[in-house]
Amino acid sequence: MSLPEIPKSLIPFLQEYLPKDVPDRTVVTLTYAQSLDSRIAAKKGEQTKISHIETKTMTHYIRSKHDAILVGVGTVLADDPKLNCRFRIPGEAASHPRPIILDPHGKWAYSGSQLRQIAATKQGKAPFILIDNTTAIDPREQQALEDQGGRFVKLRFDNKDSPVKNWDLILQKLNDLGIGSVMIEGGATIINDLLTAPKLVDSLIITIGPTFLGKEGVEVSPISQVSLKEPKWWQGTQDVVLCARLNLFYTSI
Ligand SMILES: NC(=O)C1=CN([C@@H]2O[C@H](COP(=O)(O)OP(=O)(O)OC[C@H]3O[C@@H](n4cnc5c(N)ncnc54)[C@H](O)[C@@H]3O)[C@@H](O)[C@H]2O)C=CC1
Ligand SMILES: Nc1nc(O)c(N)c(N[C@@H]2O[C@H](COP(=O)(O)O)[C@@H](O)[C@H]2O)n1
Repeated sequence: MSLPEIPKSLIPFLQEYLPKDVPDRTVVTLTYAQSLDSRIAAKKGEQTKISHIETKTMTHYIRSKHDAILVGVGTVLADDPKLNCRFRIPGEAASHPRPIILDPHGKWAYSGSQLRQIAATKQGKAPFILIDNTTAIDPREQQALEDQGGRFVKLRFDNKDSPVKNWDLILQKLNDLGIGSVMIEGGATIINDLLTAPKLVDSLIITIGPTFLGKEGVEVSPISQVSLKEPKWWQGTQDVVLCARLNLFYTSI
């Protein structure tokens, strides 16, 4: 499916929140779509459409501006996503980000996935799977991945009780792999952790759809208070988009 043109006003709106070249580190954009009651899916394991076609196109435009796109294993198991870029500037080649899957314990199988079909048909790149160095890798999975230009990347996730500390390791590894910018799409576990890590997140871009997904939904609600700075709002036909940066300290009234 090809997407329609992006609303013209979104391009200048997003500009200052998109990654710039920063030497020696990977720039991070945290971006996702949520309901009015801060849910990103209607139920655990259930992929839920929140974005209007305009903001879906925006997400693919943002994908085109990053070297990589990262999601957790909970998201690939729930959504079987494509993680490619279906946004096209007429006359230009597609700019697909490298999918990065955070799967320390090897719970996900690449071989039966949509991502594999996407890579096989050259509609996107094969993923890099970040896996703990103590987790056994199935040689057939490794072969399937490497045949298409993907790979397993071993990491020593030694901060098992501190997900935020693991992010230092993850981002250092991405930088070592030559990835200058990463768009992190979720899921909830990752978003909730990163919202409390202002030093790691360069920009936050949230699409908010006019829907309540209810108490059974997958909630975004960080463990502690988080305040935002430089907030800017865009209003579309159906959704609003919030761009902001995370404040280093919570500021109460
Ligand atoms: N509406 C939206 O924009 C989006 C919605 N989603 C939804 O989110 C849901 C999935 O969320 P979750 O279940 O929370 O899964 P998740 O995708 O956040 O993955 C969580 C898993 O990732 C790994 N992980 C996360 N942080 C880690 C760290 N710092 N170090 C090592 N490993 C780490 C762990 O294995 C953890 O169990 C799905 O229902 C999906 O549809 C996902 C992305 C975007
Ligand atoms: N921006 C946005 N809006 C929604 O309504 C969504 N449900 C999501 N979900 C994220 O997009 C991934 C699916 O990507 P593909 O279309 O398969 O490439 C999904 O895994 C979530 O990360 N995002």
